[in-house]
Amino acid sequence: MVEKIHTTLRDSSVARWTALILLASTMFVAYMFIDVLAPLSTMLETSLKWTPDTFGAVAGSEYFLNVFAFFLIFAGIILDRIGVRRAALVSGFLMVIGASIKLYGISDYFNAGGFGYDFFNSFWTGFPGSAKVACIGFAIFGCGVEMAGVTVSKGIVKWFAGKELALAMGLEMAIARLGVFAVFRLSPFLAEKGGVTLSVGVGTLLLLIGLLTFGVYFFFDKKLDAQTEALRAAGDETSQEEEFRISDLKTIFTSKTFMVVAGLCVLFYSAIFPFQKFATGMLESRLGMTTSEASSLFSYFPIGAMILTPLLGWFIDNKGKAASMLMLGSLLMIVCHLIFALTPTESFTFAIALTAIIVLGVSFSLVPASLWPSVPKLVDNKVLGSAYSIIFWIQNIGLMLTPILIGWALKSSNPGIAEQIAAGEAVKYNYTVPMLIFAGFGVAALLLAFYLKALDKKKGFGLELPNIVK
Ligand SMILES: C[C@H](N)C(=O)N[C@@H](CCCCN)C(=O)O
Repeated sequence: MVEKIHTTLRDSSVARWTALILLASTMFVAYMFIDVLAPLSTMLETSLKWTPDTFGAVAGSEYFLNVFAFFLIFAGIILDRIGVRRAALVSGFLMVIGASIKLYGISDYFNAGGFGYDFFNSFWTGFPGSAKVACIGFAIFGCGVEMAGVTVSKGIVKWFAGKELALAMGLEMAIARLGVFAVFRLSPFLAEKGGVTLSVGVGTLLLLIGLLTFGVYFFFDKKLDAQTEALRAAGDETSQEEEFRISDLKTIFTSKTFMVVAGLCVLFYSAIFPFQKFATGMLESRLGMTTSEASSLFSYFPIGAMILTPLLGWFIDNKGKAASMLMLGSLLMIVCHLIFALTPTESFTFAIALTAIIVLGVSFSLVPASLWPSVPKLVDNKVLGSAYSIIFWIQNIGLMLTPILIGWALKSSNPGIAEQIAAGEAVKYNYTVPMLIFAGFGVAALLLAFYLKALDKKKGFGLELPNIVK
């Protein structure tokens, strides 16, 4: 007699949390790579002649293909069609390929006249060849990392829906934040020992390990699907998963509440991730610190977020209040950016900077912990991959344009400074205008958060309700 299966790996907490750790470990190294150059803006300006606008353009290039080639939209459709495990492998490969190209662009070999050097320096000469190659690599890496983000989100919903969903998402983000903390510590240290190439080289190697981790996850996911299929065949699984159709995407684009969440997401994240790229330079300038000191100080930002995000996830699973948390998170972000922008130099002490960084970390826990687990409440599971990818796509537009805007604003509000730095003078940029722009994004996010709460009250999506089904 064939034994009938009544449970799946999903019902084993050890298997569930192991799947989460596997997915999150790859995101840990991916987030390290995203910010591997962030603490090195000053070093890149002297070694590779990357001015703030060049640095901002390289930072923004991560999102270029996602936005203009609509890669993220395709990534979501591919994910909904081929499933989590295969999409994870595709994204892992893309990350490794992109990172290797970026490494080549900043390498000593390329910059000493290696393959492609003459070509990449023969056009648009105001933008260094090294930065052009780095942009190409980072854009391909960006396709991989964003596809991985969407895939991991859908993977977590697959394992944790109706269980500890927000806690699991919070933990995944916490592990990713630990990657940011690690890179802000490690990257300047490695760069001092072996130059920028060593930092990016180590980051690329870690991504290869991340790809292997996705490989291990593949087998977990395969087993779960086989068990779920067997349950369906035996009639134990009531919710037959419907086939995904492209026309289903219309339901996402026409949902007002979904679009408000996407708007809030782009505004909030535009004031966080691009800020991360400029924060070390801002702290160096405002506190007269070295790159290494400023980078260490800023590393407390992801640490605060790392500790709080899973706790808030637990709270949302059990008590709810996601919409209110989005409002509070946006408000705290405005306060912090205004402190960076407007505190007079004599009052802007180490303690003030550290407090603002920690409070910004709290804001960076409140919004992600409540935003991402709310998405499954707004759309059907069969379009969930596409829904996440559409939010990411809209968010990526902001993440791509904001560093360019901030790099330009920094250069324009500090006429002559780039030239003085290039001439070896010890002058600093003034970051007031860029920080006011970040605060402005926060104000717009807060307004949308108020609107979202009102919409939820009217339409009853249950954003304020707990996730755990008792
Ligand atoms: C940058 C990326 N598109 C993003 O939004 N990352 C989020 C995490 C989203 C996935 C959560 N499972 C972040 O807060 O890092």
